[in-house]
Amino acid sequence: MADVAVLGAGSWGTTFAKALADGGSSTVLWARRAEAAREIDQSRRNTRYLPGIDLPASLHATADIREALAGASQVYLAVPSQHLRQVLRDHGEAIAPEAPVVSLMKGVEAGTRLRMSEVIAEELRIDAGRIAVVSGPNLALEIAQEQPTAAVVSSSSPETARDVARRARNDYFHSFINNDVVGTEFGGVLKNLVAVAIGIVDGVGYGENTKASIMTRGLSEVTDFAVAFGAERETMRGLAGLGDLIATCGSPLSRNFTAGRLLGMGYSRTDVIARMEQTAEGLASVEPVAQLAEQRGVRMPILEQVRLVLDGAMDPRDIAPHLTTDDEPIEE
Ligand SMILES: NC(=O)C1=CN([C@@H]2O[C@H](COP(=O)(O)OP(=O)(O)OC[C@H]3O[C@@H](n4cnc5c(N)ncnc54)[C@H](O)[C@@H]3O)[C@@H](O)[C@H]2O)C=CC1
Ligand SMILES: O=C(CO)COP(=O)(O)O
Repeated sequence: MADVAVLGAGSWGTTFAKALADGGSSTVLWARRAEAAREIDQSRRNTRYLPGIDLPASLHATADIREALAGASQVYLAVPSQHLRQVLRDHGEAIAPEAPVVSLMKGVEAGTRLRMSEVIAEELRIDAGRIAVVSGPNLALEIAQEQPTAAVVSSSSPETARDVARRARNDYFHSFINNDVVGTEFGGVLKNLVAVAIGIVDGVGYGENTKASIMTRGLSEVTDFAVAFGAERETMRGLAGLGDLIATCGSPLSRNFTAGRLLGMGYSRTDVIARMEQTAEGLASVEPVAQLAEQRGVRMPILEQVRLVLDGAMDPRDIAPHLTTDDEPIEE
């Protein structure tokens, strides 16, 4: 029986499981595919998602989710956001009654427009104080290579945030804490959308001025959105907001940036999805976030343009840090 369980053996689940194991926790990782579990367990590698990375001996992997969950005192979730609900519906009752449940994911559920912590609360019917989210500038491969990185653990319960942050740290990974779950979670979701926009302009061939303009206006847009839903403005200047925006928008390791780049090069949404081998959460979050913004009356010109490019209704060359229909100057 392991101390902690991680569900999802893609790039982030595997990396986070390694970080937990390197921090001293005996860790079990659930992989959906039996071959993946076997490779991790026996060869200490996950070649599909983390080529060249050696995994620690204290990390055990299994394709049996019930075995993974048995007795785990903390459960970390790292499956694609659109599939979380089904995983919890099928196996949630195997989670130990007091165990904190931690979302590592950065998406919004398409039909319901719910954040992952809300999906967890709804499916498991547990108190919000047992739920935490982790976010920050956390490109998986860099962390798997043990490059120094920080993240923030957020929970409405300070005790839960602390318990999780104590486990989720080691020599190369440091967890801060906060209690702004809405801001921390939306920071991770929304920077993906800005990263798609930055990828688009990169694919078109525009340079640093365009990217910096879109990143800066993007942060303002992300902040307005998150604050409209109850987030603290300060959170958006922290690791889960600005920090993650910088990392994701500036790195070819980002799948959202990569998806945007393909759109900028002229590929259609269908072609991009077909070419992506890993999860680019931003693509599925555009629509629900746009609907949430409309509901609250938040103006999101960059998101709106990403949506138009994805729908094939806008030439990627025309994407700009404002709406092209703005004729009067507006306040920065
Ligand atoms: N990779 C990264 O650098 C980071 C990713 N994240 C977030 O972590 C979450 C997971 O992403 P990654 O691990 O990067 O994705 P990935 O594409 O690398 O791996 C996804 C994993 O989920 C599994 N999976 C696919 N469909 C499933 C289903 N129906 N049920 C259960 N499992 C299924 C796949 O087999 C795979 O193991 C996303 O929300 C992402 O935004 C957060 C921080 C960093
Ligand atoms: O969330 C991430 C970095 O913090 C990973 O970004 P991508 O999902 O775009 O690869």
